[in-house]
Amino acid sequence: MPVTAKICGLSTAATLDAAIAGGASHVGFVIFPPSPRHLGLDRLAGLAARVPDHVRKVGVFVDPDDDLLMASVAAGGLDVVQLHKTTPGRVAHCRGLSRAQAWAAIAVKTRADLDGAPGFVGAADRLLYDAKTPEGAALPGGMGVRFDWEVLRGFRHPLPWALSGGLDVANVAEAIARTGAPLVDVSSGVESAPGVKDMDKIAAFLQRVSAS
Ligand SMILES: O=C(O)c1ccccc1N[C@@H]1O[C@H](COP(=O)(O)O)[C@@H](O)[C@H]1O
Repeated sequence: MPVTAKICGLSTAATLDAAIAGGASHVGFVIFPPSPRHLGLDRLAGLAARVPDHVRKVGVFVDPDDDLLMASVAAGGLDVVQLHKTTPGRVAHCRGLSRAQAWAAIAVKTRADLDGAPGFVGAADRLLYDAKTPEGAALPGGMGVRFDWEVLRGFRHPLPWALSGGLDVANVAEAIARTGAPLVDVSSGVESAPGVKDMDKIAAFLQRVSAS
């Protein structure tokens, strides 16, 4: 199976179009005000309208309340809700409410951080292994932090999964080769500054993934 890629944290039409033209299977929109990539509902709707049906639209949330989740799913026609810092019970609730696919982000630093993964069976459609950001960090993701991919070696994934955290054009081929990731997810690795996506970096990243 070819490896697929999600380009996350898109906030302009030009960079969104670059991700689509480059072959991204998923595009991500962050709905979390502390993030430099945060989109309000109007901008979310405008960008989402540009996305063709064969590309999945992912909304990225940090333990959202029901009103924000539902308003965002409606505005963006979201196919997937990616949920950070959210319990299995809340993930199941969000999936039922939104009728979108639900991805549960698991913050990983050590092998023990995978212990909670089986708890998402029946609640989530996919697990996203993302690097744990430093204690007290403003964001639980999108900071270019990488984890030791060896912690995934031999792990029996209880659900479909994806890899994220500190990926970029220089390391994504190795990440895929070492982990067998079926889907990779990148945000800051295709930026020139926090929140500023770079079209050339997006194209190069997607080319490297498709060659893997
Ligand atoms: O990108 C953000 O601002 C963000 C905010 C809140 C939660 C998650 C966020 N991003 C996600 O983080 C990972 C990895 O990002 P990076 O490549 O290390 O910068 C990715 O899944 C984004 O969806």
